[in-house]
Amino acid sequence: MAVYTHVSAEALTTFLARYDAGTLVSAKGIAEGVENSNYLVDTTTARYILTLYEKRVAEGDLPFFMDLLDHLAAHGLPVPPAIKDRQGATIQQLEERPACLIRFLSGVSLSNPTPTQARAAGEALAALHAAVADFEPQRLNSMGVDTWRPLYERCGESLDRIAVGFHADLGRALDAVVARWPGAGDIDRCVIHADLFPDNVLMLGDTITGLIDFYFACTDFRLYDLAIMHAAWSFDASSEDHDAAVGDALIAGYQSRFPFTDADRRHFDDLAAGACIRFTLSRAWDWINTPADAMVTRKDPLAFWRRLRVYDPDLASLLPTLS
Ligand SMILES: Nc1ncnc2c1ncn2[C@@H]1O[C@H](COP(=O)(O)OP(=O)(O)OP(=O)(O)O)[C@@H](O)[C@H]1O
Ligand SMILES: N[C@@H](CCO)C(=O)O
Repeated sequence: MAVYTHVSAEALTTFLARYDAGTLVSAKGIAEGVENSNYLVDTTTARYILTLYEKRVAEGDLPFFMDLLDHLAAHGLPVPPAIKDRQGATIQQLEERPACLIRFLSGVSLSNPTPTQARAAGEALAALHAAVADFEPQRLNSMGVDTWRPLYERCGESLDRIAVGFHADLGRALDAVVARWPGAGDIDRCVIHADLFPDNVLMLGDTITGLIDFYFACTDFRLYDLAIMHAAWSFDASSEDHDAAVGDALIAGYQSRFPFTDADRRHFDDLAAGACIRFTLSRAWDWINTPADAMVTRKDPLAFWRRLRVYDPDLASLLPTLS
């Protein structure tokens, strides 16, 4: 359960008094998520999400994220802007953490999306990329390709606590994937979501009602966003089997607005392999370092590691922990 920081009823009552948002009725920690502390807050007038930003979100980046959400909402995307207090501020301090009160969006996130739902999600990603064409702020990818080797080094030999031989194999895979990474001018760049997993897309039936969790949004390859989604969406949540129909539908939805160029086609699998490395590494780091008293369910680093087999079959035959 992702509640790293506990919020007292007294502190929350004082916090809410800054807003025209009613008075506190209830607040419950939200089980999903691993990055930030999230509460579902009901007041006498409405329901909100309260987010307290934890380790991976730098306070200095919050204005970028909030401006992006406002921009996307103004372009008709179903994203939840932060609520402004009576002074017009969205970013506050609560329990010594940066915190925002965020509009609650209805909908549920799916564990096993259908091809129809994946197609809608691909279209939504394309709408997001179209909407940022006139968004000027930029943000460096704090989990970008240049950060993977240092993160791997920081995990070190502890990686072998996750699987025997994992340290050596992940190091070799990292070298192979980084060597094939596209150069700066090879494919388009723009502001991307960078973490649009099924749990960050809210749906009612086949309709998308919310795109949430923009706290990794950054400037990077446009197609990397789709590759991240492909690696996150097109594998069965329990069996981990690759579901090509879901992956194809996702790509088809995206291509309805951004057809692949030849360069896109050439680089797609390499970008998806990079996504596997990025999420294997961040999950491995969390696995090794999550404090024992945190109310958080750690995510399996090996799930994304195994997905690498689909995007780079040659590596699968070389690395014992992948075969
Ligand atoms: N605006 C919103 N409206 C409705 N529910 C929301 C909203 N924001 C967050 N949630 C709920 O809270 C959960 C956790 O939020 P979020 O994904 O932002 O957390 P996180 O810790 O940053 O997660 P992640 O591990 O995906 O990075 C979501 O899965 C969703 O159920
Ligand atoms: N969506 C990520 C968490 C954010 O880095 C994961 O499932 O590992």
